[in-house]
Amino acid sequence: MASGEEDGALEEKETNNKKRTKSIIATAWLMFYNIAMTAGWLVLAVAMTRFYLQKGTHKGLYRSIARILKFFQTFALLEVGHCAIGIVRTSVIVTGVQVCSRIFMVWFITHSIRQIQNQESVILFLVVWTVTEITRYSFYTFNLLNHLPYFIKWARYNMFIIMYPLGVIGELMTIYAALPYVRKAGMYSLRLPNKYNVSFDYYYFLIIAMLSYIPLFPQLYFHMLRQRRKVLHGEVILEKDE
Ligand SMILES: CCCCCCCCCCCCC[C@@H](O)CC(=O)SCCNC(=O)CCNC(=O)[C@H](O)C(C)(C)COP(=O)(O)OP(=O)(O)OC[C@H]1O[C@@H](n2cnc3c(N)ncnc32)[C@H](O)[C@@H]1OP(=O)(O)O
Repeated sequence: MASGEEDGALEEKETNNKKRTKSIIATAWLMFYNIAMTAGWLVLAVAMTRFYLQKGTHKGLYRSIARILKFFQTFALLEVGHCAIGIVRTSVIVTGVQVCSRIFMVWFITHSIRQIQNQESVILFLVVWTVTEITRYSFYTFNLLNHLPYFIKWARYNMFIIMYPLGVIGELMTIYAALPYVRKAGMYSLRLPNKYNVSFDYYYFLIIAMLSYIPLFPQLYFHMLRQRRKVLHGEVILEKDE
């Protein structure tokens, strides 16, 4: 009996050690990830400001920062993985929708349709994303260090109230501006007859994507409002998928 108890205690100790090692590795990775992302978005902010100050116009700005933007926004796909493996306490669905819609904007709209790259709406969402991400990743970094300045916490959970709708306006206006070019070029579309016997019209897909903001965006926005109440006002909130 005594040996059984000893075995049990030993097993528990081993499990705890494994958990601790796992959590040290996870924290170290998240530190690296958040610092890299803060730096990446800061580089973008500096590049955009320099471009505008030097050229005095937003025309050509997207092209000048496109590579950095594509790299760091695509890197953010890892965030879905972080939630899936449980190293951050966030919903995979909420994060997945947020990250995938951004990837879609970057690769399948702005990168693919050159004619819209100089639209003011592109600059709008770029500026909004940049300010938001610098705040968000520095929030996570300082939070992990247990030295979170209040103004970063305040900015993380207040700025989105304005920034989120502004970002959505920029994104929707950009997709809308892309529609005529997509229709004219028939891009990413598959017409019948073809050997797969399938038809796909990217133009209509984009209209559906725009409409899907109506049910999806409020969910992201209310999620952030709940996070805000929890973090700034200490309210205990039970998420549906928790
Ligand atoms: C393929 C076709 C596509 C069709 C289109 C579909 C359209 C759908 C609509 C989508 C609209 C999106 C519009 C958007 O792109 C516009 C903008 O973004 S504009 C800019 C304003 N945006 C924001 O403010 C973004 C707000 N959103 C977010 O912050 C996150 O993305 C979100 C996942 C929504 C919420 O974040 P989260 O749930 O993680 O909340 P918290 O930040 O409070 O974190 C919760 C806990 O997790 C810890 N955590 C999370 N990540 C990390 C990390 N990287 N490192 C360390 N820790 C992390 C965090 O600390 C919290 O932990 P704890 O509770 O213990 O404190």
